[in-house]
Amino acid sequence: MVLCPVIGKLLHKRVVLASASPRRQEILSNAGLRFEVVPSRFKEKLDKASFATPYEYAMETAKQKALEVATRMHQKDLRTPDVVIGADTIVTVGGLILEKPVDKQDAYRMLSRLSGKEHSVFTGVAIVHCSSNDRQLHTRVSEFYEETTVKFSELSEELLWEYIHSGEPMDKAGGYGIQALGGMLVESVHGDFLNVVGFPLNHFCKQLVELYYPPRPEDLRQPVQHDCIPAVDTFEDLSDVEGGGSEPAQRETGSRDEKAEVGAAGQATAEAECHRTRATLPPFPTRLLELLDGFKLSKALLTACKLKVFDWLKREAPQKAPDIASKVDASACGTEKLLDVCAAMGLLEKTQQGYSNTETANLYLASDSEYSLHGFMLQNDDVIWNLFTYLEFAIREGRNQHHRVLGKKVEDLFQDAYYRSPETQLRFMQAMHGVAKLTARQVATAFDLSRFSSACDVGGCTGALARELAREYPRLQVTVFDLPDVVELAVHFQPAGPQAAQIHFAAGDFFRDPLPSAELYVLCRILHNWSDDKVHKLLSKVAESCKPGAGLLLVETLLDEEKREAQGGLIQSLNMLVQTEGRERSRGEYQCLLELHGFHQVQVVHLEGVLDAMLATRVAP
Ligand SMILES: Cc1cn([C@H]2C[C@H](O)[C@@H](COP(=O)(O)OP(=O)(O)OP(=O)(O)O)O2)c(=O)[nH]c1=O
Repeated sequence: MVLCPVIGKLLHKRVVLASASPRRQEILSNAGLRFEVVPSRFKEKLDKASFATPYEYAMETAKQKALEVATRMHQKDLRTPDVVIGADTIVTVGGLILEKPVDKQDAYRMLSRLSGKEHSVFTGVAIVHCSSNDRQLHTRVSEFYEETTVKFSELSEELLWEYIHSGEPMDKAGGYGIQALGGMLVESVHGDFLNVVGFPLNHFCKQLVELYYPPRPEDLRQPVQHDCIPAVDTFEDLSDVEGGGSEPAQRETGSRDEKAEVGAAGQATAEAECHRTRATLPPFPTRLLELLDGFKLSKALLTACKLKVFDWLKREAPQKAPDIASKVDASACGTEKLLDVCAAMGLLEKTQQGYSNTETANLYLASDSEYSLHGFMLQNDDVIWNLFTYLEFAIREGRNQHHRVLGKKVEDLFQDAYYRSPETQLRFMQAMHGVAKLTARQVATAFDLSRFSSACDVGGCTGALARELAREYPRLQVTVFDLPDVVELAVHFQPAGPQAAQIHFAAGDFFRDPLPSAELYVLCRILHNWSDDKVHKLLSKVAESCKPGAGLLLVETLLDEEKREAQGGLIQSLNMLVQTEGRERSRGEYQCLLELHGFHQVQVVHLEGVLDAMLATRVAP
């Protein structure tokens, strides 16, 4: 869109900014707008769950803020403003909407959630044109939103608290101000910076262009884009419009003659109709439909991995659908549809010459890549997918569903299900290896472990984490303790390298056999597999093996105490129900478990993705 001078169109109008935000006032006055400030009294308490998307929530809040001011001003002084501007800024991360923190703890929760991650900042804006007829207030609302993505660096506890104590987070969405001290936390910004600060000036000007510059006749044939704008103009002075005058342009798709015929009565009916539609039509459930489609997208991804589409395209690209179809032994029409969906999901690039892998596909989906998640994808396709088809039974019975998938009793989760044959065991180990490699570096560097000279990674599987620990701490000797069958196959996963001499494998069952002695015990994604009874059993074995001063490094996905925020963790907990005997737990629950077994001084670091690392020290009994 071509930007035209628009701020001048508002100069002769009574413009009101319905906001107490000093940032919004500054942005708009810097842009040359003249306005009065009347902060809105609308309480930001709309039910978030009733909105399909976060931006609809922000737009509705912005609209309500502006309408409250328009109504109040109309009632109070009977001099109705011409235009009222309302705005609302929110931060969203992992499906959660963050507004202004209520206290320091709340700010801490928000900022630690944003640490090391990308989030979105949405500002919803409502421009309410007001007119008064027979002492009745008439409003016409034009609304839009803008999204900016912001990536935070990993923040240390110390920096978090220093920033919180500065007081800056308290009146800002998400608990930070990018324009001031909070700028230190930000690694990158994608989109309009001013949008983050509270007002998307560029989009606002574009919106004014749409409102104040009449569309050309060919544009009039386009469908109306904003359902909030009435089909018939309610502004008194229409004569200016065609000359690009100071009144907003009409938005109807009909011709001028048709409009003239509508007349005043017709206008009133159309307006009433529009208000009725707005009041009765619920928001379109976009998010809901996206959720519904989620399983189809997952299955498309898993199928493309299973067919090794990304391997073929890593070897040679671009390739056309029929060529790939013949290589993966599939139909040309089916393959083309699958490839198109992969391209739409951002996993492939599609050009005239054919399809190519994106960087993500090369890095993670090709089976021979260093950080390949191909094994994990196969495990999801072959095992977890089937288990989830019995989700209803899992919920009803409160237990995993291996017995239904396998058609036999499963007493020992690993021996009877995951390791029931060399093939299923290898696939499970490949899956775990891929996931462990992805997170091992973060786990190994989450704390300073240099005081320990020996470590035992309990249930350490292929030794992926052991290798990162050995790389980070060259004087550390690491024992990987796992079932004999696992230790036997683990040799297939050992790359040559200087760390090999620091890593040893020991075979045993951590519920039955004595644990190798060590100064540091590691339990990485182990406890979430087990019931509370078995967790107590394992922790008491670890505690017995520890001398005072020994460490326990626990890595799990921590849920928030109320179990309503960490969406990734909650879905993981459901996953644990369907697959294992365990569940995800909150920080408080783990802290109790650790303290009960003599581990204190618990420190927690949130890692990128869904994992958290906890380090605790064994105290004398
Ligand atoms: C993310 C972010 C938000 N903010 C501010 C912009 C908004 O003022 C505030 C979000 O809260 P809002 O509820 O959108 O606005 P407000 O309460 O400050 O003002 P009013 O309700 O009267 O319109 O957060 C920053 O200043 N910098 C930032 O980096």
